[in-house]
Order: sequence, then C-alpha cells, then structure tokens
Amino acid sequence: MLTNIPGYPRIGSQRELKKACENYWAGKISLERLELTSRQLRKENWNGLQETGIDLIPSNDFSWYDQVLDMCMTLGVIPSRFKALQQTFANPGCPELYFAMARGYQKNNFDITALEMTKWFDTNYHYLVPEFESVQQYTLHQPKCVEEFKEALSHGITTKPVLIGPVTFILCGKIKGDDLTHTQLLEKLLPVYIELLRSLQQAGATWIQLDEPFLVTDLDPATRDLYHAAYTAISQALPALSILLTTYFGALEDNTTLALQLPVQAVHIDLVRAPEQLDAVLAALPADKWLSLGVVDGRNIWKNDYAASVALIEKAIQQIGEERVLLGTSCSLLHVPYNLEDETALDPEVKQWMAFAKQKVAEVIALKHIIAGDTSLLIDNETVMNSRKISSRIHQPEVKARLESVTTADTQRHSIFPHRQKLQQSVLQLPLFPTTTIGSFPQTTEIRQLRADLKKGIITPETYNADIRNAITETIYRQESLGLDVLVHGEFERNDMVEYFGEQLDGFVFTQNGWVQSYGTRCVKPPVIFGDVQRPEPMTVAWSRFAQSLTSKPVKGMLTGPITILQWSFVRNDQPRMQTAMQIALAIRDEVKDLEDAGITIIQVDEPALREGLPLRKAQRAAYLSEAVKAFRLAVSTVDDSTQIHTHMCYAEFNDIIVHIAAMDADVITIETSRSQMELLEAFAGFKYPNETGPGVYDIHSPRVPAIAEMEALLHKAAALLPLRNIWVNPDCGLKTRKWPETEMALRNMVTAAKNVRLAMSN
Ligand SMILES: CN1c2c(nc(N)[nH]c2=O)NC[C@@H]1CNc1ccc(C(=O)N[C@@H](CCC(=O)N[C@@H](CCC(=O)N[C@@H](CCC(=O)O)C(=O)O)C(=O)O)C(=O)O)cc1
Ligand SMILES: N[C@@H](CCS)C(=O)O
Ligand SMILES: [Zn+2]
Repeated sequence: MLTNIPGYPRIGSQRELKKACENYWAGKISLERLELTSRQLRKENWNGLQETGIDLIPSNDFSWYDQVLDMCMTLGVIPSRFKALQQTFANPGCPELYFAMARGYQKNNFDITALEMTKWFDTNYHYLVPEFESVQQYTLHQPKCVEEFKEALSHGITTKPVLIGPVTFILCGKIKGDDLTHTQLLEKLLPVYIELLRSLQQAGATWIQLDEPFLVTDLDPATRDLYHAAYTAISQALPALSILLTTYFGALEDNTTLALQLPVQAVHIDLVRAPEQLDAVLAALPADKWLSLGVVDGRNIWKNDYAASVALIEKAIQQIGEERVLLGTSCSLLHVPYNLEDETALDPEVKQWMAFAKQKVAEVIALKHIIAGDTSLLIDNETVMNSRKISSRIHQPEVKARLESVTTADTQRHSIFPHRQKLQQSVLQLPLFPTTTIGSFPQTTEIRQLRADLKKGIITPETYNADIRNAITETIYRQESLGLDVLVHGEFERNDMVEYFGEQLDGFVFTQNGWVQSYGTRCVKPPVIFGDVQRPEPMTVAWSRFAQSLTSKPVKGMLTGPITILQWSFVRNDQPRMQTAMQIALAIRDEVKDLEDAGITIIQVDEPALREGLPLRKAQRAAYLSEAVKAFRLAVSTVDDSTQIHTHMCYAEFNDIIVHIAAMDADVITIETSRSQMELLEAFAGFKYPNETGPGVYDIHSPRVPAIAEMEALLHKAAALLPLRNIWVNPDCGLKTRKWPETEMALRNMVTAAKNVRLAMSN
C-alpha cells in the first residue's frame, strides 16, 4: 500500500515565501534571493515528506502566487493585453510578466489590469482565472513542473508532479469572446499538455497527479465528452505513464463511472467529505485500476479518527487487495497550517485534538502501520477521540437552549423594506448616489507593528488603544475631507475580519502561527471553533461609539456575519455546521443590538463567504441557502426599522443565488462588480432586486487608481438598470491591502464621479 500526499503548504512554516515575494516586489531583494528562498522551501518540504516515509511526494505544488496562474504560464495562456509587456520581458526566466498577470501592471507607461481572481471551489483560497482567447497559440512556455521535478531529483527524491488536469483547467477559466468552444479549446491545449507530460516522463517521472476536482460537480454531457477526449488522447500518447486522477471536495456520485472508466492508472477520492462514496467506487472500479483513499482531512485541523479510517481502508483492501490501494490526505494540505508543534500557547486540552499538515502526514503513515498490525496507535487515538466526546469545555447547555427557543419572528424585521426605506431616508438624509467604503482602510506597517508590539508586551493596552483611536480619528477626518457620505472607523483594531471576532467569542481558540494562504502572499490565520459559541461581552461597540463621536455623519457599525465566520474558521466536526452558524448568529445578534443601543444608525454585517459556502452539487444548494439566509436574518433582525442594515459580498457570482440574496432582506448590499464591468447588475435588474445596492465601482485588489470617467461610466450603467434612489457608490471591497496615497486618490475620484452623476441625473 503506497502513501500519497496530493499537495503540501508552500508559504513556508514562518511565511518565508510571503516575505520574500513582498520584498522582491518592493525591490528590497534580488530575483536570485527570491529563487534561493523558494528552493530552500521546496527542499524542506520534500525532505520532510521523505523522512516521514511518504511514497508519492508532490512537486510543482509550490508556487510564487497561484498554481492556476502557473499552469497559464506553463501552457502560454497569456491574455493579449499582456502582449507588449511580454515582449518587454521576453526572457522566460523573468517573473515580471507572471507577477503582472497576478497583480496588474501600472508603470513604464503600461496600465494593464490583472487576471480576475476567484475562489477555488468552496475554499478560502483564491486562484487567478485563465483567460482563453481564440487568437492565443499555445506552446510550452515555462515548464516549471519539469524544472522542479529535476530539482527534487537532484536531492535524490523522485517526486510525483502535480498539475491541474486539462478539463478542470478549462472549466476554471473564461473564454473571452464567444468564438471558441470548450472542445476547440481542449484540442488546442491537449498537444501542449501531452508535450509537458512527455517532458516529465523523459525527466524520469513515473507517477503524475492530474487534479480534476470538477469531477465532483454536476457535469453536462459535453463536459463528460471533454473528459473522455482528454484522457484518451493522453493515454494513447503516453501509455507507460501512471496518471493519478485526483478528485476532492466531494463525491463522484453520477460521475463515478465516468471517472473510473478514464484510461488512467489510479483515481483519488475524498473520503472525508464523502465517505459514503466508497462502496459505489469499489463496486465500479475496473480490475486494472488503483484507488487512492483520501482519509485524512486536508481541509480541517482535527486529528484523524483512526478507527473510522481503518474501517474504510480495510473495506477497500478486502475488495481490491492491498497492492491496489493508496492511502493519503483527502486533498492538498495547502488549506491547513504547517505545524502544530509551533503552537506553544494553545489550550492543551483543545490542542490534543488537533493536527496540522506535518501531523497529518504522520497520521497517513500511522494508518499504514495500523493496517500492518500496530494496534497500539489505534488505542492511543481512541483515548484522544473519547476525551473530545466527553469534554465539558465543548457543550454549553445555555447556548443550546437559547438556539432551541429561536422563533420565526426572530428572523424577521418589524416592517417590509419599502416602509423601512422611507423611514431610513428621513433619518439619514443621504443624497442620491450616497458614497461609502466597505469598512477597512489601509492596514499600514505601523498599525500592524502596534499589534505586534502589544503582543510582545513592548507597549501597554492603553498605548495601543490610544494609538488605534488616533488612527480612527485621522481616518474619520480624511473621509470627511474626501466628502464621503457614510463613514467607517477603518477596522484598524482588527488583525483580520474573522480572527478578530473569534478571539472574542467563547468556543473558539486561535493560533499563533496557523497561517494558510488566501491569495498570492496574503495569508489568514483561521480561528478554531471547538465548542458552543457565545459572546461574553460586546466586541466592537466601544470603537464604533468612539468613531461616531467624532463626526455628525453616520459611521457604519462593522461586523462579520455568521456564515463568513463559519467559512473562514476551522469548524468543529462533531455537530452540523449550520448549528454552529446559528450559535454565531446569536452572538452577532447581541452585538447588533448593542451597537444600535449605542446610537449607531447603520450597521454592516459582512457576508463575503456566503457564496463560497455554496455546496458544489446543485441538489444540496437550496437547503444550504435557506439556512444561511436564516442565520443572517437571525443576526440582524433585532433592530428597529429606522436602523439601516448593510451587508457586503465579494468574490462571487451571484446570478444563480439572487433570490436568496434578496431573501436576506438587507437594506443595502454592497457587492463586487467592477472587474466584470457591472455584468452582475443585469441579474439584479432582471430580478428586480427590491432593496438598495452598492455595485463596486473599482477593484481594490490592485494599486491602480481608477479614473473618474471610468467610474462615471459604470454608474451610468447602474443607473440604466436600477432605480436611482437604490444606488450606492463604493469600491468593490475593503481597502486594508492598499496604501494611503492610492486610496485617497481613488476615493477622491470616486466621490467626484458620484457628484458628476448626481448632477447629470438632476438635469
Ligand atoms: C476579505 N478576505 C478575507 C478572507 N479571509 C479572511 N479570514 N479574512 C479576510 O479578510 N478571505 C477572502 C479575502 C482575502 N483577502 C485577504 C486580504 C488581506 C489579507 C492580509 O492582509 N493578510 C495579512 C495578515 C493579516 C493579519 O492577521 N495581520 C496581523 C499581523 C500578522 C503578522 O504578520 N504579524 C507579524 C508581526 C508584525 C510585524 O512585526 O510587522 C508576525 O507575526 O510576524 C495583524 O494585523 O495583527 C498578511 O500579511 O497576509 C488576507 C486576506
Ligand atoms: N469590512 C471588510 C469586508 C471585507 S470582505 C473590509 O472592509 O475589509
Ligand atoms: Zn469584500
């Protein structure tokens, strides 16, 4: 029985890659230095996995920014707007083009927007969306995976290169213009894929992992044909290559036969998300195929329940024999932190239930040993599992009782929206096209340093609070002088919009170094929900009250919603996720009420992860959405009609869930639309979305300063689609990753654009 790891974290256990890339971008280190750090990180990962005894060690799971972007560069999927830049940086070893595609490029007389970024399936990891154009000619542009395979070989390690499979690569991209079909695209890409796989084979690769997570989604007949065409062509061209077709994040279900009949050596399935699929897969597995069992959770941080995993493994062994079984994690370990051993401050009782990437690899090896007869490991694990089941730290009867007493009335505002809107207009007295921002302002090095100093005890809480108050004061005045209508306090006191709340809620623990890549060099440290959640005391009220005291303009209270807190945390797996979400909703509800009582007239409850949590299978979506909407409504429906509830969402395609967005019944929703040129608003208009909407007028992910005319044009587009009094003017998302100068320039232009449109509309 071989052991298999589909992918390992790449940011470095101390986020060395983040620091190296950011320093390279800032011109503080050379390319050689960045490459040196990268080589060191890859070597550490490979050596670590080899020392633990893993058989199929991944390579090409490393990336400077994103593995989908790497695939674009490898195959030459480069949008034509980068052509001139590509000629300027013709040397394939030069990363300028790569980073420009990731981050946009606005210097040396170029002004090129980045590739779109979106969520990788239902994770908090973002990938860059490939753009396919009919004029593109694909060639092996930068065979990074071959270089990394050879690099590992030079350390004496034969790795299993990991690539995005051809069909998933196509499906996660966008075809620009409609003169190219998926079939034509596959025909163009396949020869390059085959050339790449051949190069890997020639370099000595025997196993190659092709990731095809789209196989756990609903597929139409044309897409199924793509799978047949792609894998038939690959196996005919390279019959001796062992392809490990890798699926994760769900069950194959109706794609079981399709996946198992493809001409590959082995198929990997996710038995953490979908243990029930094992029987069907074993029954349909052809006699010449191997099965890779993903039994150790790559998406969460809980220790593996060995008894449950062993039952699955033994079932597979009994039916197909040990020699055809591979054993591993459910998916790449990219989604969990490096090493639990680094956590010296974690509550020991909770810590004993947890496992990070390094521990998960050890669990895979332990399971192999148990299968080989070492039952002592099983007994130790059972003791830990039992301690979690009976721990008094987890269950809080008063939380459960409160949740049981929730009624439908608790999830409904007092009056319907038109009535609330009138009341709110008379209280708030806002102009047409009111301007606002999404909440965060630049998290400068100085602000982050303050928090670091507080943590290290270099400054006192009093000094920290005073400095944060100064930052808020300055930001309120900046917003006033920019002429914004609805202000925010800037979120300076927050390390992260989820971790900050986790730190203040019972039932959570948080880590010191549990970093996970979110996009590019940006990382998050998801808090861990281990028990029943409740709010011991107000979390944001003092900051909001202070900010409001500085101005006569409304300052939005700023909270994170229950589904987003759930999605961006590591969630307990001993009760349904939605039960946990409802407990969080009650905690947020108390905060909403306290903010209102403190005189805050507008309260924003962000739900950017609501779309991300949508089940990958359509059949499961309605149930999720109805519960997610209920959780949001429970969180906000405590307020008076005159209090305006905002919500915010980004990174999402909302067309298919617009009905549910409307059901949230927020008075105002601010959404990301600028990268798609407001395409999304057609869905809002078509559906006659009744409440107010702030379609983002500029992309905050890039330092590029948008021109007034650009934003005016977008606002005119919105005005043609929505009732004028329902339109707000705001950026796509929060400004925490931006610097102050570009932020001020962009907002000044935005306010001018709003004023111009107001004027044009009143004439
Ligand atoms: C809106 N987004 C978010 C997502 N998920 C979240 N959990 N939170 C989000 O906001 N998903 C979707 C998007 C993703 N977007 C982003 C945007 C920006 C970041 C980001 O900037 N991450 C920071 C880390 C944030 C943080 O926790 N900062 C801490 C400081 C941590 C730190 O580095 N400390 C240093 C010491 C400081 C020093 O000495 O200078 C250290 O420990 O070494 C804080 O502010 O206190 C990042 O840097 O990657 C993430 C997702
Ligand atoms: N209020 C948050 C939302 C991010 S999705 C912010 O502004 O950063
Ligand atoms: Zn956002």
